[in-house]
Amino acid sequence: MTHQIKCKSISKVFYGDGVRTFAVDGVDLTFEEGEFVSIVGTSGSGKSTFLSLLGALDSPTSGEIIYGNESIHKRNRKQLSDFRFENIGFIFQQFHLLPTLTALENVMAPLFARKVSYDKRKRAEELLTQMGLEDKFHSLPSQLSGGQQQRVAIARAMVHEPSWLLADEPTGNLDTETGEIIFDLISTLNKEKSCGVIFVTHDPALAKRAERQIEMKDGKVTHDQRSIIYV
Ligand SMILES: Nc1ncnc2c1ncn2[C@@H]1O[C@H](COP(=O)(O)OP(=O)(O)OP(=O)(O)O)[C@@H](O)[C@H]1O
Repeated sequence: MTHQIKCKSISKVFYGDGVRTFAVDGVDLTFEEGEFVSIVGTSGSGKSTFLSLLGALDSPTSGEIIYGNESIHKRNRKQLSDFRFENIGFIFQQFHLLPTLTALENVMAPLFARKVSYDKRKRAEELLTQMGLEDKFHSLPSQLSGGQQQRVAIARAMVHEPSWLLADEPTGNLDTETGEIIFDLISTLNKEKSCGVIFVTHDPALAKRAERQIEMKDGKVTHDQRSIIYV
């Protein structure tokens, strides 16, 4: 199957305190396999909600998301979990590493109870090495800097070789220089592993470095632009 993601008129409505919020409001977009896309927008414009719909962490109130040729929201919980395992890697602003596990164990964690054809430990070691953490296999998250923790989180997101890496403010907790390093690592994964990337950022300079830039406002897409120069 192709790894295209097609959003057909998707909306996500939240109800609370008698108020209806259209967090995502009728978005029609197609992401082509292997694309590198940034999403910007003011706080509350729906970026995180949109990303969680794309990653099948949540389902739209209306509309549908089609991966390849298949609408994913017809799947049951187990099938959705398998779908995410096969296709999606997530990175968040707050790393979300398990504090009692070492870097290596954190990277191997998504493979727990999964049958795979490769050596899990070897795969995790290779990825941590690629992230420049070959001397940190046995460190706990508390013994690592923010940038190092995010690199562990990237290795964990990539361990099952997803076709899409979805990143919600991956550099938001890091200083500019460390943020650049993380961005470069993600960019390298996009090119070398042909893994599509969709990342949410508040940083306009980073957003501009993506191949395609999307801007959201009030749950709608207000700009969708492709760069001529891609660095
Ligand atoms: N679980 C929820 N219940 C109710 N409202 C929600 C929920 N999640 C998000 N919202 C609302 O939906 C809108 C979009 O939120 P979202 O977190 O997607 O925005 P965002 O662009 O990612 O914001 P930020 O840049 O601040 O992270 C906001 O008005 C928010 O208050």
